[in-house]
Amino acid sequence: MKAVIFVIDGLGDRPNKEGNTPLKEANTPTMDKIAKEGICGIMNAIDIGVRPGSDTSHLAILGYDPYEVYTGRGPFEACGVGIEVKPGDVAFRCNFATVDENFVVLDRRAGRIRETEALAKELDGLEIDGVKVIFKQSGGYRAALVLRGEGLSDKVTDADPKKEGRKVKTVEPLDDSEEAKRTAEILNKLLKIAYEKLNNHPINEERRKKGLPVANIILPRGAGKVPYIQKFEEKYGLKGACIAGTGLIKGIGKMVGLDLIEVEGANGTPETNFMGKARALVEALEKYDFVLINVKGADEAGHDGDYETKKKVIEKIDEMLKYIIEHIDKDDVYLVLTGDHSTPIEEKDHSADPIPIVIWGRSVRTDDVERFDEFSTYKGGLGWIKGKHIMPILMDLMGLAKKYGA
Ligand SMILES: O=C(O)[C@@H](CO)OP(=O)(O)O
Ligand SMILES: [Mg+2]
Repeated sequence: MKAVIFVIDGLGDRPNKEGNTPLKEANTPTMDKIAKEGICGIMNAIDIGVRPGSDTSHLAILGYDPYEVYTGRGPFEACGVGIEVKPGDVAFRCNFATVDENFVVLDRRAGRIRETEALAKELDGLEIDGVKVIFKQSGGYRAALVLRGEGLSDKVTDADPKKEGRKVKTVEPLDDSEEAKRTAEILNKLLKIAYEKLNNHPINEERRKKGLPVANIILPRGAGKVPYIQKFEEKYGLKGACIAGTGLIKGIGKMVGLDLIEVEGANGTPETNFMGKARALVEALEKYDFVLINVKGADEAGHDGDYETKKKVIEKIDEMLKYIIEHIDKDDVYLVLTGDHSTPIEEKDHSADPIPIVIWGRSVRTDDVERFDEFSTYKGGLGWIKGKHIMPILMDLMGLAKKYGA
């Protein structure tokens, strides 16, 4: 028996004035078929009322307790773009962003700039107070930063103010250790250097001419040291793979020991290579017992408050699922279809609203649910579960769960 966890990033939403959500309104015949044939419920990845990041939620869905293993977003983002984070390193997630001359953030994502390779190269390899700067773009406006050198600490605050109209935050130490002070100092120097190097870069001059937001600063957040995480195969005895377009999810997959399957054109945006990822999943099941697949576009649309795009992405994902269930053996594969968190259009950020979940496969206790949306699946047989329940339920269905007791 094999298993797939299919995560529609940012899936859940809140009803608009007409009582609709992109998922409820989207034309999703296959998701509804899966709901009808499967066992449904609603799920909070971490816990009821907890607003998760994509990082902590995916760790929880894979059965890891984020409160134990999570050391910050940075190391996962760095790992996802191929930076080997070593003991002593401090890693950060960064956004390329747009600031004015007073360092007030005008656009946290620099207009969702797509190409940032050349800008990243301006920062990669710098040295500040004897500390090496490793900097790689992580898909569009996202990037990973690793500081490598003596006497560093991850106990520093974010520079990212998380909202437009606010100034870039001065990085502060979170404790009174020399290491934290030194790391904060280096980051504040790096922010100034980044602005000097990026503000008048030819790419940004071009963007100014086209009236596009420039990418003239980096916003580090999620400082962390390399975490210790038990490998997935050791934890479950399953050989696993990960299919994702965004650096963060690739990093989560790699950090827990899943094999990354790269798909041409899989870029974490609403224009990703949907069907390429679907085909890669079906192929991967020939070789792997377990596949985690993440499709990111609905989350991006949620963050942009773009209802129609979120609905379109969901419909594209439904086409993926049509192909997938036509090409996998229901008696051999369990499919979990869910999300990692809600990203409501009205919020333009993650929320704690639970998300629909359905488990499809042999001998599941099919319930009366016939629609896959936020208003239907809670009536299903799974009830209200947490991310940590998914793997134990799958292991039991697959006949791999250890008995507790004699
Ligand atoms: O990476 C992303 O897509 C988002 C959400 O995790 O980050 P940000 O809000 O900084 O764009
Ligand atoms: Mg997410």
